[in-house]
Amino acid sequence: MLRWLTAGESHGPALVALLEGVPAGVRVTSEDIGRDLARRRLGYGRGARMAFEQDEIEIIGGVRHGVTLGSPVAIRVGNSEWPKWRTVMAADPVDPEELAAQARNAPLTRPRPGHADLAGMQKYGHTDARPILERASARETAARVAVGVVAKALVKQALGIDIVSHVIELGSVVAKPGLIPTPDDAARIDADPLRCLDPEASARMVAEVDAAKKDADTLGGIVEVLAWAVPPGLGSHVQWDRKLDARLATALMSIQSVKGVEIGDGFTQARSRGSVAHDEIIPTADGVRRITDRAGGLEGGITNGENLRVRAALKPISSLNRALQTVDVVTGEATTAINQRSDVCAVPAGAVVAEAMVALVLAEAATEKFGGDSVTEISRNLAGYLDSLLIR
Ligand SMILES: Cc1cc2nc3c(=O)[nH]c(=O)nc-3n(C[C@H](O)[C@H](O)[C@H](O)COP(=O)(O)O)c2cc1C
Ligand SMILES: C=C(O[C@@H]1CC(C(=O)O)=C[C@@H](OP(=O)(O)O)[C@H]1O)C(=O)O
Repeated sequence: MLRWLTAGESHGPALVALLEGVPAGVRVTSEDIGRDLARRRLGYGRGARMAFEQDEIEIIGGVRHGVTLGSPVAIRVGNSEWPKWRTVMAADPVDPEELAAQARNAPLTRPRPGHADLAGMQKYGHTDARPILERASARETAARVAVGVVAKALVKQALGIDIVSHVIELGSVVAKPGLIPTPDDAARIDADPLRCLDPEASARMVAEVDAAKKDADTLGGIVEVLAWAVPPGLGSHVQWDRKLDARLATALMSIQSVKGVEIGDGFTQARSRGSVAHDEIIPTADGVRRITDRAGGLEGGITNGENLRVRAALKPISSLNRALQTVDVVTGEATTAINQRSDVCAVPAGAVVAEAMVALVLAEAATEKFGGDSVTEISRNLAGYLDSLLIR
C-alpha cells in the first residue's frame, strides 16, 4: 500500500513529506525533485514570495545513490526565508519581549473570506489567524510536488506512464477546445507564462492577469491533467473507495482553492444525449479502441486503456488588495480583511500540483494491481497481465 503525509508550516523551517510503500528500484534524485519544485514556482501572476524564497531539498530516507530502497522515502523541503521567522514560528518557547518586538507577530484578527482563517479560528479556538493560515497555505503543495516526483518516476519507470498538465481556462479566457497535450508538448507548456498550449489564449490570459492586478483583484481558472499509456484495469467498480475516478476527485479536490473536479468531459456529457456522450468501441489492428475520449479513460471507476484526462477548477485567490468585508474577531466590528502580499493567480502552479496528485493516485493504484516490492516485479507483472488479457 502506498501512503503519504506532509507536515510543516508556511513560514516554518521546512516542510516534510513521508511516502511509504515505494517499491525498490525507482531512479530519483534531489535534482529531479528540484526541477518540479521550480516548475511549481513559475506562472504569470504569482506573488513576490515566489521570487525571493528558495526550496532547499534534502532526501533524508528511502533512496541510496539515486535509487529507492523499498523503505519509506522522506523528503525535507527547507525554506530559505526561515531566519526571518525564527522567533515568530519557533517550536520552543521564546523570550516574550523578543516576540513582542516582532512586527510580523501582530495578531491577524481580520479573517479573509474564502481562506481558512475564520472557520479555522472557530474550530481550533484562536483569535489570531496565524496558527491557521500557516498550515492552510498552499506552501504545503511544495511537499506534495516533492513526493509526486517519486510517484511520477515510479509510474514512468515501471509502467511507461507519462503525465502532462496544462491550463485550459484562466478568468474569462478559454483556450481553444480539444487541445490534448502529448508528453512531447511538456517543455513547450512549461515555457509558456500561463502553461497554456494555445499561444493566442495565453496572450489574453497575460492581459487578464495584468488587468486583475491593476484592479487589486485575483483570478482562478481550470487545469487539465493527462496521463499517457495508462493500462486498463487500475481502480475497481466493486466499492466506492476503490473507484479510481472517486480517488482522483478526492486527491484533486484536496488541493488548496480547488472547488470543482471533472473526469473527462463530465459536465458536457451531462448536458448531452447518450448517443453523443459516450466513447464508442471499435476493433483495430492494435486492439479495441475508442473513437472519442469523453470519459477521460475511466469507466466504472476503472481505467479503460485510453489516456486518463481529468480537470480541476481553482477559485480566485482569496487574499485581495481590494480587501473584502469581514469582522474583526476581537472587537466584533465590521472591517476589511487582511490584505497582505499575495498571488494574483496561481492556476499554472495548481496544474503542476495536480500532476503530482494524479501521479500519487496512479502510483497507489498501480502498486495495488501489480505488486509493490520492486520496479522489475511491477513491470514483469504488467507485461504478464497485458499478455493474458482476454480482450485487447
Ligand atoms: C499554488 C497555490 C498558491 C496559492 N496562493 C495563494 C495566495 O497567495 N494567497 C491566498 O490567499 N490564497 C492562495 N491560495 C489558495 C489558498 O491556499 C486557499 O484558498 C485556502 O487554503 C483555503 O482553502 P480552499 O480555497 O480550498 O477552501 C493558493 C493556492 C494554490 C494551489
Ligand atoms: C508560499 C507559497 O504560496 C503561498 C500560498 C499562500 C496561501 O495562502 O495559500 C499565500 C502566499 O504566501 P504569503 O501570504 O506568505 O505571501 C503564497 O506565497 C508557495 O506556493 O510556496
